Amino acid sequence: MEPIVEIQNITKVFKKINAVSDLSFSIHKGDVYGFLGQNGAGKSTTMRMLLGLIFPDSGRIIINGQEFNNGKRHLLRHIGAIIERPDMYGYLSGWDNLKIFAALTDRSIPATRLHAVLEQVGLKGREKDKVKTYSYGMKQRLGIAIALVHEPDLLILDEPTNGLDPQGIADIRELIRSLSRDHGKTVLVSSHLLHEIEQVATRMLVLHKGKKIAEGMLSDLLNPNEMLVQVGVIPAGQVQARIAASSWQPMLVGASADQLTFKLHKDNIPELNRWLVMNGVNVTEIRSKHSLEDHFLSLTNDQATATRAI
Ligand SMILES: Nc1ncnc2c1ncn2[C@@H]1O[C@H](COP(=O)(O)OP(=O)(O)OP(=O)(O)O)[C@@H](O)[C@H]1O
Repeated sequence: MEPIVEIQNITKVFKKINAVSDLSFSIHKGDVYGFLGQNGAGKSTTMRMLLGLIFPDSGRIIINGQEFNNGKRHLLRHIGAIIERPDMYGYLSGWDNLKIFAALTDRSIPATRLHAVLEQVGLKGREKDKVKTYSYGMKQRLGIAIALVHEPDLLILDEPTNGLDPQGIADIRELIRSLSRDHGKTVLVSSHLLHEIEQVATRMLVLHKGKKIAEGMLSDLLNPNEMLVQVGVIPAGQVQARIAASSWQPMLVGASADQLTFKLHKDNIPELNRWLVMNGVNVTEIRSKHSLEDHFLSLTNDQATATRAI
């Protein structure tokens, strides 16, 4: 199946900053594509290129099989986005705001569509209220309704949970899931928090200093063979000497006064525990983490180290 968006080797340089370097990826129908990267990684720059707000210095962007450039702005009708904070008229109702933005699109959008999209974002019943009375989360949902009103093939959300309270974050997360699950939407969502991406995405791309450092199905990137195991020990000092002389040494990735950290397969945890106890170590706790956060951090750190080494 042809991807909705295909990015081929795009590069964007601002003065001397390589905001995006030789980046390629594809988004297919039904994907919730997570775009993960620390601040300044190049996420917004890539999204802005996808929206024709800026153009790449080199490389190609293909939308629904056609190369996108300044002369092909009509291709943008396939995309809906919230990139910066959506500007709305606070003294008008949610309904009127939606109507105004719908009128700005290149097609005539019937009232039934406005109702449907308000329903999709969970604002039905509140559409007559003035936007200035909306919570920040509701404004964000209205922004998503505006982005969806012309029925785009791809919805782009740049850090949609930024600045929301925990309930607002949970609501947006659930909204993204429901847009995908119940309404078959394809979504590109960015975040600097792996935790956020982890909860909504089906595929993920990790961007670091403008470069792709990982891409794939979330389940593959999770790397189940590598658990980070933190062992509380008393005292840690002598233990380290014993570990150094044992087969556990290559798996030891960190040590402090009262904690040792190993990277190993889950199945090895009981064996490690037995070995520590048999060697007279007082184990106070064992915690294993499977969070993609560590994986993400190790990816970005490895990359940073690799870059420094060059
Ligand atoms: N218009 C611009 N002029 C100069 N430099 C820019 C411009 N836009 C972005 N940059 C630089 O390009 C790099 C990538 O920025 P970008 O905004 O794409 O990152 P990001 O991953 O979206 O991070 P953030 O979440 O902080 O926005 C940064 O170093 C940024 O300072």
